[in-house]
Amino acid sequence: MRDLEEPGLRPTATPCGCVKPALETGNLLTEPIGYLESCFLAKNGTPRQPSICSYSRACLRIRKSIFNNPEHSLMGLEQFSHVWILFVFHKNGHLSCKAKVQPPRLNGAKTGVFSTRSPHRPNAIGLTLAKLEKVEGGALYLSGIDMIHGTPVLDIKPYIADYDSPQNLIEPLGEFNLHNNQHKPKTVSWSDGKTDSCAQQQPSQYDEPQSCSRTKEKPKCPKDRTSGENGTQHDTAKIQRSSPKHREIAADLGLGPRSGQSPNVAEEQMGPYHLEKSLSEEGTDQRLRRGKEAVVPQENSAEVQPVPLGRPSRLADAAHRSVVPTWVREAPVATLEVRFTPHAEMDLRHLSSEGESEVSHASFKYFQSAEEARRAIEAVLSADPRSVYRRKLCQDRLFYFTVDIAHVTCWFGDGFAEVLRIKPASEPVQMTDPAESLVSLGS
Ligand SMILES: C[S@@+](CC[C@H](N)C(=O)[O-])C[C@H]1O[C@@H](n2cnc3c(N)ncnc32)[C@H](O)[C@@H]1O
Repeated sequence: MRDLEEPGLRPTATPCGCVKPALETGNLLTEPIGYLESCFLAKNGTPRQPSICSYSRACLRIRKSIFNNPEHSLMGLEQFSHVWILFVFHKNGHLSCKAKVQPPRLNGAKTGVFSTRSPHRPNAIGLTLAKLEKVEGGALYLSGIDMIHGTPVLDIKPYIADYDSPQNLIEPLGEFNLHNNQHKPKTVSWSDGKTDSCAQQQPSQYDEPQSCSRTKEKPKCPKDRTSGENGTQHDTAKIQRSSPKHREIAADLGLGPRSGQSPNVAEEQMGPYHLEKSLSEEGTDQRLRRGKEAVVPQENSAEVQPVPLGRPSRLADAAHRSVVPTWVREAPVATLEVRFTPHAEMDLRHLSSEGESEVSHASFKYFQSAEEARRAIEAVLSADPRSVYRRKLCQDRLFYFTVDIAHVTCWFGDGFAEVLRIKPASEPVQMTDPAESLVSLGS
């Protein structure tokens, strides 16, 4: 294999003396395709990962300077339930970053920046899997986001479970035509499409040059799946996926997970490398067996668990699981109980047009009801949005954040967060579409 040039070390001129195009050296000059209108005004209180609050909403309008007819660029996207959003952490405050960061989950210990989701990275690029609520003209409406208002968005890509989720990669032999090397997918890869609800928060603690947490996603299959050749197996497996209802049906058909089939911790920690190694050591192509599996998420589990339909294979099971270190899996702090003082309850009612008060304020822009606003506030706070520093050294300080039109004041006690006041927020910053909007990535 040829050595790749290291642009930082070598001149970027070609042998003929021309300067190499920026693209070839990886010095990409990006232009945001749009600026996010988000229910979160500032970093404080913004969820550390999209899975923390499914009510967090945003809108992204594709700029006309990118495409004359922005709606053309979104054609077909409405067929997907989730999208990847690539964006710039434009409010990092500085461009510097450290090779090792302190994710709050490590409680002050350090780890390499690339093993975290820290916003402070060499190229300040964020990646969020958001639920696509709807596409309207040249605009996308999203939920389950962790980005602040005004975030420059660089790209949108459809989320495709078959490509993007290791636990969904099922490659039964026979789906590959070995002679002409064609891949004929009749995949059994799915998962429940729901973005994690507020009740499924993951405490994570990201703030200034530190932090990270894990994504607990429940991917959804594209709506327009074509069925595979092996209809019966496909259908049977389909029944087995995702929801408790599905599992009930599967159980009725005698297809549910058998007792004792849940992998132990050691197995869950086993990565693809181990599998490949085991395969070659055993000289057995366990991938033959993958096609006989269905994928069944377990109750209260972030991971989708493969359940053998035919010949069970523990090795094959392990192959489909993504692996994360223990420090990511284990929450550093317990989920907090969230309380509202009677005063805060009254404030919330006043904020909503549903309020019983005669003096009704402007209604929410992103939330559909006061109840949704309440759930969003609960989700944000129960995940403990404070930095480790704040949690450890400034425990008794008031915490403020703004979500939609609500400016929330709260405090934290032992195992709980209490909302004290909810005031109308000052108007979210107006969206600007600066002519000079190029974001330079790379050096
Ligand atoms: C830990 S990052 C994770 C983002 C993304 N899911 C990822 O993994 O790349 C999420 C945090 O980044 C911060 N944040 C969100 N939008 C930002 C922006 N535009 N500029 C700087 N920080 C931002 C917020 O504090 C939020 O809690």
